[in-house]
Amino acid sequence: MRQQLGLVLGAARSSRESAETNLARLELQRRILQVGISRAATDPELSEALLNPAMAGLRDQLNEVHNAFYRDAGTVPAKLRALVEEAAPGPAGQPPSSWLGRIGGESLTPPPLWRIGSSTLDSTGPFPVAVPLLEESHLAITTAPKTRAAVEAMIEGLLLRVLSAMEPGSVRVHLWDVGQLTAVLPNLYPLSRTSAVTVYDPARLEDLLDELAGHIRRIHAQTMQAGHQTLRGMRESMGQRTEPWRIAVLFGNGEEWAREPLRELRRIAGGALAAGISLIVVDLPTVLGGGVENIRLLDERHAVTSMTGSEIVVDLDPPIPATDAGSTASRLAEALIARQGGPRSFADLLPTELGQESSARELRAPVGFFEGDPVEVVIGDGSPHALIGGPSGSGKTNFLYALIGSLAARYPPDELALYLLDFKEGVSFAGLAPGRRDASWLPHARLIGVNVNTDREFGLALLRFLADELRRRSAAAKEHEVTDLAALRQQDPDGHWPRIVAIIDEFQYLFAGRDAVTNQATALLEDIARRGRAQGIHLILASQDIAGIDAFWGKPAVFEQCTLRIAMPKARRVLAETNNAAVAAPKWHAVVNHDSGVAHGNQLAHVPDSSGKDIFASLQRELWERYADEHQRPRLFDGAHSPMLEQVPAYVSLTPGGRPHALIGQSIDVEDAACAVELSRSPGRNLAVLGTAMAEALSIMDAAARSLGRQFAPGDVEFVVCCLVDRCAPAVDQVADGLKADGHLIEKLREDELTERMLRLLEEPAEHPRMLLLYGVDAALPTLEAKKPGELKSGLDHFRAVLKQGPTKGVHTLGWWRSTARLKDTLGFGGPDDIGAWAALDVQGSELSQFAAGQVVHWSPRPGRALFFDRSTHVSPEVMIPFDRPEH
Ligand SMILES: Nc1ncnc2c1ncn2[C@@H]1O[C@H](COP(=O)(O)OP(=O)(O)OP(=O)(O)O)[C@@H](O)[C@H]1O
Repeated sequence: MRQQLGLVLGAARSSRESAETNLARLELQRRILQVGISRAATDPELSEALLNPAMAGLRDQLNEVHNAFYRDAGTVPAKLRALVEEAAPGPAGQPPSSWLGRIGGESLTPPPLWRIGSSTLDSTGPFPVAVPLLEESHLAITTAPKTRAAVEAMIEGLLLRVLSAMEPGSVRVHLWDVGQLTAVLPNLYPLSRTSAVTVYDPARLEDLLDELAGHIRRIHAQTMQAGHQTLRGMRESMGQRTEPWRIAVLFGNGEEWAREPLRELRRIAGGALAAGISLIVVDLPTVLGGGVENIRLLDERHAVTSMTGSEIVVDLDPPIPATDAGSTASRLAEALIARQGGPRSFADLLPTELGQESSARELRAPVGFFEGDPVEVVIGDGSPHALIGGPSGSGKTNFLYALIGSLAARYPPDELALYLLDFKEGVSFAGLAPGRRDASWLPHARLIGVNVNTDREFGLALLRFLADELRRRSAAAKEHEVTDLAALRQQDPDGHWPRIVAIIDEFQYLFAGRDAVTNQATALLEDIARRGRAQGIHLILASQDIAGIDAFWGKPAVFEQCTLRIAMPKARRVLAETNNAAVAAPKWHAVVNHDSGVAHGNQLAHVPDSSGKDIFASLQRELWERYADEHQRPRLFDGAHSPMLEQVPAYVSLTPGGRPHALIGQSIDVEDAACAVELSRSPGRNLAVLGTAMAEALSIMDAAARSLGRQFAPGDVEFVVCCLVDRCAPAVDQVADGLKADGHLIEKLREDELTERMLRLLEEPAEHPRMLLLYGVDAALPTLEAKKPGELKSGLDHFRAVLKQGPTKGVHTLGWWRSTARLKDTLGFGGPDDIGAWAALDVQGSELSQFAAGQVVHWSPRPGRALFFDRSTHVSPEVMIPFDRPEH
């Protein structure tokens, strides 16, 4: 056993000794490598250690590795030269003399490397040293004493290389220096009057960081939406550049930043490269994320870099002479300004070919330009509704024209339907409907409402129409088991599902009173704003800023859904509270923001003149010629003009036969419809016109009589006419004569004949209906009330019987009472049931509730409007427009 143990211990000891020798060899090897093989030969301590027999052969072994490496190293500079030549072509790697003053062309892929200097390994000659930039990597530079000028020259050289290699405008440089206000890279100054170079105030670091963070967020959202991870990926797959590259240069002073900006900078560094943004930081003692190369200056001409390793010293390229750099910057600035061209016109917003786009996913159209590049408005899932604000004269209407034109030129009317409403007094959208001077109209427009300032009900009608359409679309989507418009269109390719855009200018009028209209408008708007996104129904609400925003008090749902904000110059509160972009926006510009007005979404755009004489009209004519045949003309509702009875379709289409109904006015609705009272043989089918407004009262009576006349063949109806207001006699005679000329039976009554006639009306048998047209019934009451001696019943009693029993026997009363009290007196104890329909003029709402089943009636009389209620069809009264009578 002892022997066995001895053997084992001996083996262990010798294993340990050999491991220790090995360790000693490796340690010596490490020390030699640390000082370098050639230097080790002269180091007495290391030389002696090598003499140790345990280290025998180590020197040869190392020499062999060293020689093998340097045999290969001979080829490295050549390989590097080839690599840099390929990865840093033209201005990216060539000497400045070959490219200074040259203007770069269009490129989708920037060079990955940019030259800063050269180095040498040994006698095999120098090789170029280049660093990655733009979307490849950030740069962190550390100065040594007295090397600040060298660093500036190096960065200036890099930036000039980038700006000269790339297309003018495709790279934006942001400069910030903690210590200097103006003289950051002064040779680049000529470029600072363009968007290519922006210098930031040292105290406003946050502005720069906010701006960069905003770009990253916006670009990230865009690329993700398009299904890409990086801007480069999106650019390469689209074959088109949508964003410039950005380089932010931050000069620090070696001191740590405060916690908050530092954290923000680190966050930016993490996401910047994917968004095409790279940082160059100087003397900032922090570690950035996202891929960084380091350059540490040793002295004015030398540096070490993380690209080459700490052993290799880089000789920095000599600075570009200030005069050359300055003149190059000037030439680049001129090229950029030339490329951006002068101010763009409306024609530049239009595509080369009209009507080529599909609205299945979204609507997208440029509305203006920023430094030559188009700025688009997107109406779709991300930004379903828009809010536009700006003081009077700031160009809102012009912007709307630019938007309408740009959309209409891209999407055919089957893809886009427009509903346009302007609450302002004026004719802003009237030109889109056929007019006297220009017969053309915009084929995309389905409805155009102008001068609706007093007709809030028309706004309500539009919202009701949109809400109904919303329901129709939801139902269709449910039936096809899909959830949104894009999917519905896929499932139902033959259906007609255009995107609907409703533009309401001065929309705050909808909320102008504390009344039922405001309440209903609020509820409908909220519904449309919430659910319109999925069904392709979009709202564009415009207003003079404050008024519009104040209108949203208590209705945050609508406001929040308007994620697309457009602020005209000096607009307040349209953008987020801390976003002041609109204040600084120049004339004829707009801030377009798809991010609910948060600063990072700002896109400034110059909006071309789109509403000037003939500018929009020529596009409209072209669209009209192309599409008008297959599309109906838009309905024009003009609140300042009452329609004429002879021109309304409801009147024109009347023919004898059917159930007679009296047309009494124009309905305030999206459809071109008339208000009608059906005069069937059922109790209560009489009409009362109430109020002293003579013109309107005559209009209603006139329309009722004439429209009824058209529904009977000659001899099939009798009109019994009695006018008790002298001033109206000529108008009444005219109606009576007209009816007579059409072959109808007319009986004219004098006041003293009324009692007698009332008595006979119900007694005598009649083959045909009789219409009693009574003008100013109130004036006849004293006569009617008088009883002849010996008679039990007065004329009024007979009249009441006519009102009660007449309709079932074909005798209908159409009467004008100048006050509600007189109508009440006429009806007596019988109550209001015998007046089935009424139209009130200058009568207060409170007086009318007794005739509307006791409900509260909101009605403030206004000229040219009447309140109409028909017990058999209405839940509550509706406002209508009495027709225009020619003599008025
Ligand atoms: N981009 C533009 N270029 C040239 N002229 C413009 C531009 N925008 C607006 N204008 C002109 O300025 C005037 C006022 O513009 P616009 O009617 O669009 O303003 P608004 O904000 O709608 O004003 P309001 O609310 O009072 O109607 C118009 O005469 C219009 O032609």
